[in-house]
Amino acid sequence: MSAPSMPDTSDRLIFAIPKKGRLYEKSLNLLENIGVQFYRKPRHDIALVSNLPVAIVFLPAADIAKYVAEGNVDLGITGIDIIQESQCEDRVQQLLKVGFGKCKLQVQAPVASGVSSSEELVGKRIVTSFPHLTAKHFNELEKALGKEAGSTRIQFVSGSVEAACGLGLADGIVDLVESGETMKAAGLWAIDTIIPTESILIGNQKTRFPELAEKLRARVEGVITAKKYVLCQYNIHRDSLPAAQKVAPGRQSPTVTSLEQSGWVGVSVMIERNEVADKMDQLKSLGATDILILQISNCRV
Ligand SMILES: Nc1ncnc2c1ncn2[C@@H]1O[C@H](COP(=O)(O)OP(=O)(O)OP(=O)(O)O)[C@@H](O)[C@H]1O
Ligand SMILES: O=P(O)(O)OC[C@H]1O[C@H](OP(=O)(O)OP(=O)(O)O)[C@H](O)[C@@H]1O
Repeated sequence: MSAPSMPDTSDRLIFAIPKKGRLYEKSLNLLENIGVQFYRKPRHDIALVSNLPVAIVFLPAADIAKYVAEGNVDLGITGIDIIQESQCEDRVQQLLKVGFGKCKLQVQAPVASGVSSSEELVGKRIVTSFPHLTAKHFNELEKALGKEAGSTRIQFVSGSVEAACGLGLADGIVDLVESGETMKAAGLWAIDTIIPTESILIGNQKTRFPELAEKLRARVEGVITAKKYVLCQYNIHRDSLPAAQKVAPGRQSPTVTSLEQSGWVGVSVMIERNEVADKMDQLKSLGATDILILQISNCRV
């Protein structure tokens, strides 16, 4: 019996997404929304896309920036925190924020310790999954405080960082915080922010498939824009159009069509979803009528 062979990916753009964790489901959802179709066999970390010359690889989120930087992978979804921790900022193209994975990398200390600033942890023990960013943060503080503050001991752990203080391993930790629930449950509080982070589509500049990479980037951009905007349609007297255009200028400019009723125009314009109620109030007060909000399911901008 012959051994199972790896799928042939030689003529395919390689697109990496996190194989588990917080970003996994959201990345899968994004791929579905950009029309990338594939079947992943159980326990396989590579899946061939059936409708595009693309292979999806499932990798640990923490490794994706390195793979893209080295050129083994053409496109990937990962966190800004990981790009910086892997020191890949200059070796990957940061193409587009994808709208999820928002959190902060924070210095945390036990509430009971009373420690309330990073400076108080200089010279002490810190546990983290982000040793590079943590060392950079504390090195800067050590320089500012001088030699007598001592050197901070930074120890790497790959997960459950929040347990380190309770177990007596650390005086403080550096970890990601979103809702703050994990930190609170471990009796910790945030005393400093190292960086805010979110998920991002990254690419290798020397990809063999620049056109396909751009096509996928544009599709992702379309999905993100569709989520961010709605289409607003309304009727207004032509005299009030300049004021209405100031309220809702659109991404480029509104589409204006003449109505049968003399002096009136119909306007169609994209507005940000989170501004809808406010913009509708303002348009109404300018005399607009029949104001409709329509969802955009996808777009190219
Ligand atoms: N609570 C969170 N809220 C939002 N984004 C997060 C959160 N935790 C992690 N992330 C983002 O997801 C990335 C991967 O983190 P996640 O905890 O899912 O890793 P993982 O692959 O499951 O690894 P681990 O084995 O450490 O759990 C992080 O680098 C960060 O960009
Ligand atoms: O502020 P919160 O909303 O509680 O989120 C923060 C937690 O999320 C991340 O871990 P995750 O739960 O992904 O798993 P991990 O501990 O295995 O990395 C992070 O490492 C924190 O533990």
